[in-house]
Amino acid sequence: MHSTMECLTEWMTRQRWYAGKGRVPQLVEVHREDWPCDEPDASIRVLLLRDTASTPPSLYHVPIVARTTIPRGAGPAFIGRDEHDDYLFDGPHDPIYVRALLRRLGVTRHDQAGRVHTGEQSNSSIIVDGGSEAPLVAKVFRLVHPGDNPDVVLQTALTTAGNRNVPRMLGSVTAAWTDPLGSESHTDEPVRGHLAFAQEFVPGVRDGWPLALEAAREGEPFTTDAERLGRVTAAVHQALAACLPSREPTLGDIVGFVAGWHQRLAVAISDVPQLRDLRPQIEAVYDAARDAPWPPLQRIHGDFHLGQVLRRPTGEWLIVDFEGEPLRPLSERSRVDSPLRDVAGMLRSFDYAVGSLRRESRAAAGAIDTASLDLDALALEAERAEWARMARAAFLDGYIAASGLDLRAHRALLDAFELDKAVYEAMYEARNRPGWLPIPLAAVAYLVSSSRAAKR
Ligand SMILES: Nc1ncnc2c1ncn2[C@@H]1O[C@H](COP(=O)(O)OP(=O)(O)O)[C@@H](O)[C@H]1O
Ligand SMILES: O=P(O)(O)O[C@H]1O[C@H](CO)[C@@H](O[C@H]2O[C@H](CO)[C@@H](O)[C@H](O)[C@H]2O)[C@H](O)[C@H]1O
Repeated sequence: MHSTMECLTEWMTRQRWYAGKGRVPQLVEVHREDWPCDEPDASIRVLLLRDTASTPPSLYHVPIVARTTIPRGAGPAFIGRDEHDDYLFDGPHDPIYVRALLRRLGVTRHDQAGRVHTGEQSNSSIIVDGGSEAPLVAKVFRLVHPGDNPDVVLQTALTTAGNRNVPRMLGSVTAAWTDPLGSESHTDEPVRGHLAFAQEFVPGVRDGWPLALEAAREGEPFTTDAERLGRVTAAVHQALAACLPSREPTLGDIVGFVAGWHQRLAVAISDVPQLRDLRPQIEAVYDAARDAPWPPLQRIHGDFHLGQVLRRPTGEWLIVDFEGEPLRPLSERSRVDSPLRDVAGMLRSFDYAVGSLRRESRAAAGAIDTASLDLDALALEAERAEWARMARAAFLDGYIAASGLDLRAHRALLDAFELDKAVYEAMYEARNRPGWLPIPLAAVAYLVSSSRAAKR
């Protein structure tokens, strides 16, 4: 038997959404809500826990259900047994919490049985799709921040504008808490932030990432899909520019972006020392972008890649997860930004698809570098590189056709955004999946190479 905090500490280290991989969380309760519960022998506690083991400290949203007995089939959701002899369960897996959450979201439906999405996720999504009512998915944010979450703000704005390229937003839940030591708040006043939202669940869709991997592995072109994706991206950018703030960048904005890239590079170098040797070349690409033409700024997706797009059985693309990059502070993710950041993100993703296949096939062949590959393996790698080049070109063609923005005239700027994304990815991989680090590192090396520079 342990204290609630001891149980949660041990359990959190094993959760996919715990961002402090390899560290033991140091948890402090910042906020607690006891939600009304429809079973007498159970209670629902919605906790906000600050993890001081990470720098800056992170704030986790941890809804739990405490029960006096263990219900049948509760295994995967079990957290531990606390000092009061209560059994603790992970809220999203527990039907009592799901019913309470739906009430808070203002969703009325008879069939409230949920199942937790099993994919690799930074948050926890509960799919409610039994019975004859329209299916929905409730996304429970795990890392919370003071202020509105862009995932809710942008998808609500697009739903209100009648846009059909995102699932329809149904409602959201916020909490108010006081956290004077919080890295983002620094105030004794209560702050408010989003805990969860619900949106239409679209059945039968497939994630862009496995779709692209499958095509690249089979040597099937992805150009039709990529071109459509470019068009949808442009349509969503246009819709966001029409319903949320948008403006021409000032010189101050541009100087700020360039400074942000330099700053991010400095942080990345401390995580990924291999970037140090390329620093002068990377910085030259950043500085050149300062003098390039910049399109208007607007709200954007912010972490756009193939894992954030879903293909309907009809072939149409949907876009989800407008939260922005998890490693950036919320204040930065909530500002107007350049649509080229999203375009660059998706370009990187096509490169990632072939990079991950290269990783897979080299591991299978026991090869560590190009020199140790046979001719067939080299030919396959070249074919896949061509697959990515064509997908990237088709995506740009679709975007240009639908937006009228000639991205090829913004090559220098697009390269700077792509480089910044690859630097971010290097940092992300070093922290989360070190085996994947060669993928963004190869991209950084290519983007600063003289052959690439000649194309700008
Ligand atoms: N509205 C939806 N309809 C169908 N599937 C969805 C929907 N929203 C999310 N998904 C599925 O859940 C996955 C994770 O959703 P996402 O919003 O990216 O969560 P996270 O922020 O945790 O990564 C998506 O890749 C997709 O497979
Ligand atoms: O989906 P998240 O919001 O959690 O985004 C983070 O994780 C992504 C990986 O899951 C990471 O994306 C990188 O890997 C993808 C393949 O797994 C690839 O398609 C992307 O292009 C690449 O950036 C993302 O950067 C990170 O923020």
